[in-house]
Amino acid sequence: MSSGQAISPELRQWMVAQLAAGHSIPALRISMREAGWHDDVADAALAELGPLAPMGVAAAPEPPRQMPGPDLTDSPLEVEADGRKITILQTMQNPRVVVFGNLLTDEECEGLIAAARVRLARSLTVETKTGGEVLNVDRTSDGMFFERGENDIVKALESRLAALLRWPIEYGEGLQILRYAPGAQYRPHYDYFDPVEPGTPTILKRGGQRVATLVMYLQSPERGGGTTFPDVGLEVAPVRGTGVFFSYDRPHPTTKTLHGGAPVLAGEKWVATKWLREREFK
Ligand SMILES: O=C(O)CCC(=O)C(=O)O
Ligand SMILES: [Fe+2]
Repeated sequence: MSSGQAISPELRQWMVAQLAAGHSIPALRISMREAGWHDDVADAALAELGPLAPMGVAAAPEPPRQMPGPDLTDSPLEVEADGRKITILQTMQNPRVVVFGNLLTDEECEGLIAAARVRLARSLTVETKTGGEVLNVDRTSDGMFFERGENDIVKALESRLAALLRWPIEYGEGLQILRYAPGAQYRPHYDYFDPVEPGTPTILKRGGQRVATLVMYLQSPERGGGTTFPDVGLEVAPVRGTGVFFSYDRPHPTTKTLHGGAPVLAGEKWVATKWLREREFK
């Protein structure tokens, strides 16, 4: 029976994922309570979901969706974005990976590092269990975020990336900057928010899922620090001014987008990460 109260698509997706994973309805209610949903909202949502048989729902195919990415029709060696010629160094279909050269000027890399350096703190990551931010033991770099359009370099870069990846600026998160000292690394992880975690519906209210990542290298270390994709044995060298793009059309390991920042062995590695959401990230 419907309560008349609409469930958001994200909450529905999360609930369906929970049930498909074999969690019971009482367990779901407890998770929702812990994530801050009031019991009456939780009950209404559960009632609305009522007619769906978990197994049948899990088997339903996902509709195809439009994804960010460069236009590589006819295999160009370079793509122009905002008047800048960006080179295509490497591509992979599954996972979808594109390595770009000539993405940023040395001045842009240095300018971003200088502006970020004074604001660094031990990196926080979005905690899907609670929807808050926590220190992540898997990531030993330091980091900060620039607001979208915060300064001229960020503005120019965001405009270039929107043209290159054919995705609106407004669908992008603020630019994240990370500094890896010798020994620092980012263990393999997925960038999408795990649909099974109770904090995920809260996170998805703002812009929906992440669907793509662009990691841009602002400073090369002397050794180590590549971006690794363990499922396919790929390692991208962290060369200043270049970047690695990868996309994931569903929040699932079958996208093979497990990736990490290998330990820096010598020198310092700096990256800027741009995450793209399904919708406007306000
Ligand atoms: O530093 C890297 O190579 C990877 C960074 C990364 O995975 C991220 O920022 O989500
Ligand atoms: Fe990542």
